[in-house]
Amino acid sequence: MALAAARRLLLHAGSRLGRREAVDGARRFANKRVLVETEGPAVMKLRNPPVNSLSLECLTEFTISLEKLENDKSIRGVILTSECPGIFSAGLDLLEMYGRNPAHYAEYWKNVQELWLRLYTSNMILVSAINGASPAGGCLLALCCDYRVMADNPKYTIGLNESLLGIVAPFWFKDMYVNTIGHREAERALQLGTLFSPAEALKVGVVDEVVPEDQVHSKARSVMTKWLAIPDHSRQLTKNMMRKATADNLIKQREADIQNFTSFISKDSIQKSLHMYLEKLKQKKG
Ligand SMILES: CCCCCC/C=C/CC(=O)SCCNC(=O)CCNC(=O)[C@H](O)C(C)(C)COP(=O)(O)OP(=O)(O)OC[C@H]1O[C@@H](n2cnc3c(N)ncnc32)[C@H](O)[C@@H]1OP(=O)(O)O
Repeated sequence: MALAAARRLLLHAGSRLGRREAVDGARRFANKRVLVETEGPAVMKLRNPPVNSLSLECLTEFTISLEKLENDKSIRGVILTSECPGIFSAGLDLLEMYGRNPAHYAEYWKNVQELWLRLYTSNMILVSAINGASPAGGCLLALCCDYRVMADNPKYTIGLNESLLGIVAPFWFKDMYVNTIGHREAERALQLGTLFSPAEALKVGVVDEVVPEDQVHSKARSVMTKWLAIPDHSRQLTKNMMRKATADNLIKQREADIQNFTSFISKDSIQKSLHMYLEKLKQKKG
C-alpha cells in the first residue's frame, strides 16, 4: 500500500520534473536513478551508483520512465545505457533479496516482473549500448532489447550467472535466453552461470555487435536509424508475433511465480548462499 502511494508520488514528481526541463529547452526528463533524453533518438541512462543495481526504487523509476516514453507517440525508439563508469547494471539488488520479509520479497518480485513485461513487450525499438559489466538482471535488461551493442573491453562480462550465487534463474529469464542463444547454449550457460567476455558473447549471440568502447553510443545511434526506417506497424506486429508466447507464459502465472520466488528466496539455505556471495563481493575489495 505504502509502495503504491510512493509510486504515484514518483509518477507525479516525474511528470512535473519532465515539464520543467522541457520548458528549459532541454528535451529530457529525469528522476533520481534514471535520466531520459528525448532529443534525437531517446536515450535512457541508468544512474544508480555505484553499480546500477536494480533496487526497488530504481525498478520503479525505470518502469515509470518507460511508461512515459510509451505514452509519447513521438518516441519510436530508445537507447538503453548506463551513466555509471564500467558498469551497465549489476542486476537485481541483492539487498532487496537478503534479510527482508516475505511481503517485501513479493513486492520486489512483482516490480521485477512488471519492468520485464514492459521492456520485453515494448512497442518501441529498444537498442542497448552495453558500456560495462552486465551480469544477471543486467543481462536481462539487455536481452529485452531488439539489438545489443557491447563495448569491446575484456573486463566487461555479460550473462545470466544466477547459479554462481546459489540461486536459480526463473523460467522467464531462461525462456528469453533460449530465444536469444538457442537451447543448447542456454542450457550450458545457465548451469555454469557463464559470464561471457564481449568476444564470447558475440560468438554465442548474447550480443549482436562488439565495437571499440568509444564507439558504443555512435553505433547504437546508427543501429537505431536503421531500425527507425522500418514501418512501425509491420515491425511491431512482427515483434509481437515473436515475443507474445514468452510474455504470455509469465502473464498467465504471475501470482504463482511471485509465490515461488518468495518461498525460494526465504529459505535459510538460499539466504545463506546470498550472504556468502555478498561477503565474497566485500572481500574482493580486500
Ligand atoms: C525462483 C527463484 C528465482 C530467483 C532469481 C533471482 C534472480 C536474480 C537475478 C540477479 O540479478 S541477482 C544479482 C546478480 N548480480 C551479480 O552477481 C553482480 C555482483 N556484482 C559484481 O559482480 C560486481 O559488483 C560488478 C558489477 C562486476 C562491479 O564490480 P566493481 O569491482 O566495480 O564493484 P564492487 O566493489 O564489486 O561493488 C561495489 C558495491 O556494490 C555492491 N554490489 C555489487 N553488486 C550488487 C548487487 N547486484 N546488488 C547489491 N549490491 C551490489 C557491492 O557489494 C559493493 O558494495 P560495498 O558496500 O561498497 O562493499
